[in-house]
Amino acid sequence: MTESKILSRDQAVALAEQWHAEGQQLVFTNGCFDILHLGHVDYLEKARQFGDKLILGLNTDASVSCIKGPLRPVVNEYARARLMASLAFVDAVVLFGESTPLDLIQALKPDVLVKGDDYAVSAIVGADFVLENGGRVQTIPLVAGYSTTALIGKIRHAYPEG
Ligand SMILES: Nc1ncnc2c1ncn2[C@@H]1O[C@H](COP(=O)(O)OP(=O)(O)OP(=O)(O)O)[C@@H](O)[C@H]1O
Ligand SMILES: O=P(O)(O)O[C@@H]1O[C@H]([C@H](O)CO)[C@@H](O)[C@H](O)[C@@H]1O
Repeated sequence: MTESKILSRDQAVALAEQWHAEGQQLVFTNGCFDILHLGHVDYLEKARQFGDKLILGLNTDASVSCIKGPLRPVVNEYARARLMASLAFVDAVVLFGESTPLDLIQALKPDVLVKGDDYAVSAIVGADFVLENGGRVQTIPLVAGYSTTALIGKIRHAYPEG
């Protein structure tokens, strides 16, 4: 069951240490992933190619609400975690409740930190830490026309009565 990919922070740290001991390159990325869309899938599949294993940090519901507003997320954290874990190129999913994944990144010590190129490298949380530890920071071009916000807008337009 892909649900087994959903790990606690301690489990993920232990797995990262095991993978590093095996000489495997660990890729990390993070996000809210509220209403999964093509842009998410495209960038995650590409992110995985930067190393051997991909750990995904997923914002908890409380964290998403803090970042994206009280009406978000529309998909709860368990459902979002299960959806992300179902992707073959995602090797582990870890929920984090902070406003940023910095503590998680410092605990996992990834070799490659990835975000979509809606973020400048200088604005990517954890970039300094990963670079100072000899790792790389990669951004991946967005798939034009896809965002959760845009999807919500389309749904609201199609069903104005809500
Ligand atoms: N169209 C896209 N193509 C590729 N990557 C994307 C795209 N949209 C978002 N991402 C990436 O997916 C990750 C999660 O982003 P997020 O969950 O905020 O998606 P979003 O669609 O931008 O959501 P929202 O509209 O709520 O901000 C981030 O690393 C972001 O760079
Ligand atoms: O889904 P989002 O909004 O792309 O994810 C956020 O990314 C932030 C990013 O890592 C900042 O560099 C992060 O701080 C925030 O917690 C969300 O994961």
